[in-house]
Amino acid sequence: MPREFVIKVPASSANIGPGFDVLGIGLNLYLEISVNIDPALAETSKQDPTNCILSYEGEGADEVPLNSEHNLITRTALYVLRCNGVRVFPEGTQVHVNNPIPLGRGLGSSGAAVVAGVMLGDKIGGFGFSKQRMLDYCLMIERHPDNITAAMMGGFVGSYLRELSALETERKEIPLSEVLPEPAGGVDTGLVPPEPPVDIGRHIKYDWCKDIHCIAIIPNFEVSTAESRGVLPSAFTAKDMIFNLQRLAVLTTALTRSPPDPELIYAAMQDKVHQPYRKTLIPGLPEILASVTPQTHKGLLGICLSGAGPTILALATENFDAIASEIIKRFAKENVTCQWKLLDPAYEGAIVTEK
Ligand SMILES: Nc1ncnc2c1ncn2[C@@H]1O[C@H](COP(=O)(O)OP(=O)(O)O)[C@@H](O)[C@H]1O
Ligand SMILES: N[C@@H](CCOP(=O)(O)O)C(=O)O
Repeated sequence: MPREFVIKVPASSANIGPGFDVLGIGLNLYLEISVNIDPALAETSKQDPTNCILSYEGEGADEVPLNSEHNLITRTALYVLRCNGVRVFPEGTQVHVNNPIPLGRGLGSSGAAVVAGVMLGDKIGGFGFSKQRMLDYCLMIERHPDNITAAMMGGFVGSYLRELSALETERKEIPLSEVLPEPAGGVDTGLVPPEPPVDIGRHIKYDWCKDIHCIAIIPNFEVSTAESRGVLPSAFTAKDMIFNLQRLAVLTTALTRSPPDPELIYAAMQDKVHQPYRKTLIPGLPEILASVTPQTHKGLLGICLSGAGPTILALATENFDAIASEIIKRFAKENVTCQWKLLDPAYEGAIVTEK
């Protein structure tokens, strides 16, 4: 009997100013993977080393590998399957990816791919994991919980990683790196990787004031998250940490209040932990972040780097076109062209639908 299902995973914006590696918002731009398992396709699927025929459209179509041992989505699914004693996809597996999330722009494309891969592995293996358990698998691959949690759970979330015991830390068959390095989970060594520790990531979903919309201004160049983490210092001053913690405490509630308070939110979205260091990778970043304020642009609530950049996230209640145009104009001075999108939180997070 053929089986068909669709997995939808939202993009995300992580950090939201002072919440480096803590805050994230799932956004209503969805990575969609359509899965068809049809025994009639068994012979064709044998052309792939793990029986998975991959096709792809959308962002990244010219660079994403279609070999299931190399593609981030299917490699992640194989990791989940192999942890649970299943070596390959069922014969006749077809996966079509439709991805509108630009790669390497700070909108959580890799987080969405990892979440989709874990859900694919769970569904194919019929393990019936809860979202909380699936987060554990995701967090063995991408170690900052902000994007992953927002993509999996949806909405506006705060999260932390539980400190692992020495024994648990040893269970890192999949290297605890930014994005699964190749070949990682893909190449079949015949070994069964250990299952991840339980409850690695904990989160809380905040309310969100529905008057607040998310403007994403997306430059036409990529910054890999790994590179963007590489420019950060390994230690921070107490002054800078306190600066961020004070704002973080205010921001999470300020974004739930209706009507939102522009002065409070604008100041609470300032950051001294990651943005100042990332300006080396994003031309004109300090000027761009200072280019719109609640005084210059009615409706503007706050502005920050989205994830590891280079996308800029502006939160606003109105005047979206003017706010985006101003930021695009500033990028143009640096010879950078941009597209922009008006997005809203994806309140539900990742979902699987049977067809
Ligand atoms: N839909 C996808 N399918 C396969 N690989 C993907 C997909 N989306 C992202 N990736 C992988 O993740 C990388 C981008 O990850 P990253 O540098 O963390 O940027 P982002 O901020 O977009 O998450 C891509 O270069 C690609 O290797
Ligand atoms: N907290 C991380 C978030 C990375 O987000 P991405 O969307 O750029 O993958 C960081 O800032 O490094």
